[in-house]
Amino acid sequence: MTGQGTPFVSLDDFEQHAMRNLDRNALDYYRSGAQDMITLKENQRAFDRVFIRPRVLRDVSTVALSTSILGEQIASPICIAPTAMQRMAHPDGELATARAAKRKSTCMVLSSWSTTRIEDIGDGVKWLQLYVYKDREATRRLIERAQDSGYTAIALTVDTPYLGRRLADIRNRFRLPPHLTMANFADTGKAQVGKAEATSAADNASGLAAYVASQIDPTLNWSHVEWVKSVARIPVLVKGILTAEDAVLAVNAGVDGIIVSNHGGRQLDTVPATIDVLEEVCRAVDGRVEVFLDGGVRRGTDVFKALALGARAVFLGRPVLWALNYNGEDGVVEMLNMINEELRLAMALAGCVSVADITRNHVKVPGQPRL
Ligand SMILES: Cc1cc2nc3c(=O)[nH]c(=O)nc-3n(C[C@H](O)[C@H](O)[C@H](O)COP(=O)(O)O)c2cc1C
Ligand SMILES: CCCCC(=O)C(=O)O
Repeated sequence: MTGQGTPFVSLDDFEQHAMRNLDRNALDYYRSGAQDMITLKENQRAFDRVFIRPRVLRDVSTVALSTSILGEQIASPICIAPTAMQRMAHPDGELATARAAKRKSTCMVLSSWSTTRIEDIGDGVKWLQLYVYKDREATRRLIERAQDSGYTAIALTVDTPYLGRRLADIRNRFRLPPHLTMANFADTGKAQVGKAEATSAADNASGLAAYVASQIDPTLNWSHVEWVKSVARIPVLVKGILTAEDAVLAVNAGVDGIIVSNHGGRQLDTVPATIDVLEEVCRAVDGRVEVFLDGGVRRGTDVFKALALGARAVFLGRPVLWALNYNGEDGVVEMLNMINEELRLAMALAGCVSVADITRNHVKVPGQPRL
């Protein structure tokens, strides 16, 4: 961005760069959504249908982005979602992402399918994303390793009893390059993805789909949430809630937070955009736990809209991978700076000087004019 070329002016520029720079196996894995990618596109489009109702004449000479999540202070409500296998984007992978998150004083969620070990991530506000594995003891160990390494919450992903059908990965016979491993499983013999024998599933040649089918427990149900709660000494969130009904069940199960997510459109295609279900979930939760959102957040105005509709903070998935590929730790910092400054300007122009100032009355949603 600071070099000779045209400066990057939006998060989309990081993606355009990655499209020219990344190999097909990684690019398609990172970019794609499930099936026809209806939900993937909708996640971004739905933000365009929400309009901001700005207030004027409010002295916006100082705008503060700082907030807290689950009681921890962060510098901005823009956090980093868990994305697997980040070393395909940059040799430093998750280490670079974590350093960038720390420099920006924001929260990073580490995927349990990271190419860096839980223990190797430095300090900072960090949560561990968890799947429930068929091997229950291995799952318990991940929770304990996270606690011992200073992670302050577990985000249990509940939308992936099976992997969504991602056509590009099937065509490419996706595999994790052999020099990389699922680092948290290095001592279990289960760290390779897409070994020749694992890609033979007749209906899905993606090495990841085969890996998921071999590792993840598809009986995943509410008793697993209770089990994770009983093992963890740190807060537990569920990631992947899209309805009021499940939000109520989650609160009743004692979770400490809910992440409204459709997994970036990668699991069940044609589920709604997350911004379109956020308010339904927040109403059902009624302030009992904090509600977060991910999916399609690409601009400061998107963050503003999510906060207005009830999110405590938002998480970015793919933009982190594009920024990582562009320039490692510095690239992620640059991307976060860009969207944070967009948010600051959006808040100022809408008459909000702190995140607490952003209210439901600052947005107009199609079919739901609520004033
Ligand atoms: C390449 C990639 C890998 C992902 N890996 C994980 C994962 O390991 N665990 C998980 O819970 N979610 C995973 N997700 C979903 C993200 O946490 C998040 O829900 C989604 O990316 C948000 O949408 P966005 O990419 O539009 O920002 C992944 C998403 C992508 C794009
Ligand atoms: C269960 C799949 C692991 C990575 C992931 O969540 C994704 O590719 O979306």
